[in-house]
Amino acid sequence: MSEEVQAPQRCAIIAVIGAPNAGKSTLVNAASGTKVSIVSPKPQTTRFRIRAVIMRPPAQLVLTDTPGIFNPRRRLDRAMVAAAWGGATDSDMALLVVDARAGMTEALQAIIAKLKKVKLPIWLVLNKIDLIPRDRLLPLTAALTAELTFAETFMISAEKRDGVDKLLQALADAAPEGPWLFPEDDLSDVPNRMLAAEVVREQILRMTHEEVPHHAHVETESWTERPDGSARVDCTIYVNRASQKAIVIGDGGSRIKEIGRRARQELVGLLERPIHLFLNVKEKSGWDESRMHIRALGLEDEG
Ligand SMILES: Nc1nc2c(ncn2[C@@H]2O[C@H](COP(=O)(O)OP(=O)(O)OP(=O)(O)O)[C@@H](O)[C@H]2O)c(=O)[nH]1
Repeated sequence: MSEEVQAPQRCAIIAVIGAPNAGKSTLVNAASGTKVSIVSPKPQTTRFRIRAVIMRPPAQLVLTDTPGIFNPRRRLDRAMVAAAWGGATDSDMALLVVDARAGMTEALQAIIAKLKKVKLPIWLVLNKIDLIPRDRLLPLTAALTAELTFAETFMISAEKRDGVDKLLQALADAAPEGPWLFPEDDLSDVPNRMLAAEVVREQILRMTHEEVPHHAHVETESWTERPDGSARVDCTIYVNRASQKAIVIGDGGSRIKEIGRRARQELVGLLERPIHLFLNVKEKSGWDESRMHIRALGLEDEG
C-alpha cells in the first residue's frame, strides 16, 4: 500500500530590489503569469510592501517591494524607506534586478552600497539580456561580483519570459520550510487589504507624534464586498500601550475620526469606488512576537 506523502510547506519572503527601470515590475508580472498569484493593482505606489504572492507548491513566494528613494527628506519618506529596508532585512533573500544594457549606473551603485549592509543572501538577476550580446554580460557580472557576494546569478529577459521560470523554480527550491503566509484560496484580497492597512498607517504617521507610529501596526481584519459595489473595510490599529491608544483615539475620538476620514478619502481615490472604513484601536503588547505573519504585513519603521 502506498500513501501519498505531502511535502512540507515552504515560504520565502523575497525583496525585489533594483534601480528604476531595471524591470522589477516586468519580472513580477512575468512571474505572476503562473498559477495562483496576485499583483498589487497599483504597483506605482511603491509604498506597497507586497508586490505578489506566487504559488509554487509546496512553496509560496512572497515578493516584496522597496521604494526607490534613497535620500528621503520628509519624516514620512524616511519611515517608508526604513520600512522598506527593514523589509529587506526581514526577508529570506533579496533579488537584485539589474538592467544589463544600462550596466553599472549611479543608481545601481547606490543600491549596492546599501546592500553591503544587508545580511541576506542576495541573488543577482541580470535582466534584459535580449537587448545585448552575451559577451557583454561577463564584464558586468564581474564588476558586480567584485562589489557583492551573490548566492546565485540568473540571466533573464523578463519581457520575453526567458529564464523566469527557472528563476522561480530555484527560489521555490531555496525557500525555507515554513507555513504559507497567505491561504492559497484567499489571495485576491491581499493587495486591497495591504493598501488599506498602508493608507491607515500613513495617516497615523501624519497625525501623531513620533512615539506612536513607531509602535503602531495596522492590520486589515476583513474586506467585505457589498452588492452595491462598495466595500466594507475593517482595520485594527495595534499599539503597545494604553497611553498610545489614547493618543491615536484623541479627545472624544477626534483624532481617530480624522485618521479614518482621510484614509477613507485616499482609498476611494486610489480604488475609485465607495469604501466604508471602520477603525478599531487595540492595545496589544508583544504583538510582534505573537503574530508571525506580521513580518510580511507590517510596516514597522526602524526609527
Ligand atoms: N527588452 C526588454 N525590456 C524590458 C525587459 N524587462 C523590462 N523591460 C522594459 O524596461 C522598462 C522598465 O521596466 P519596469 O518593469 O517598469 O521597471 P521597474 O524596475 O519596475 O521600474 P520602476 O517601477 O520605475 O522601479 C519597461 O519599458 C519594460 O518594458 C526585458 O527583459 N527586455
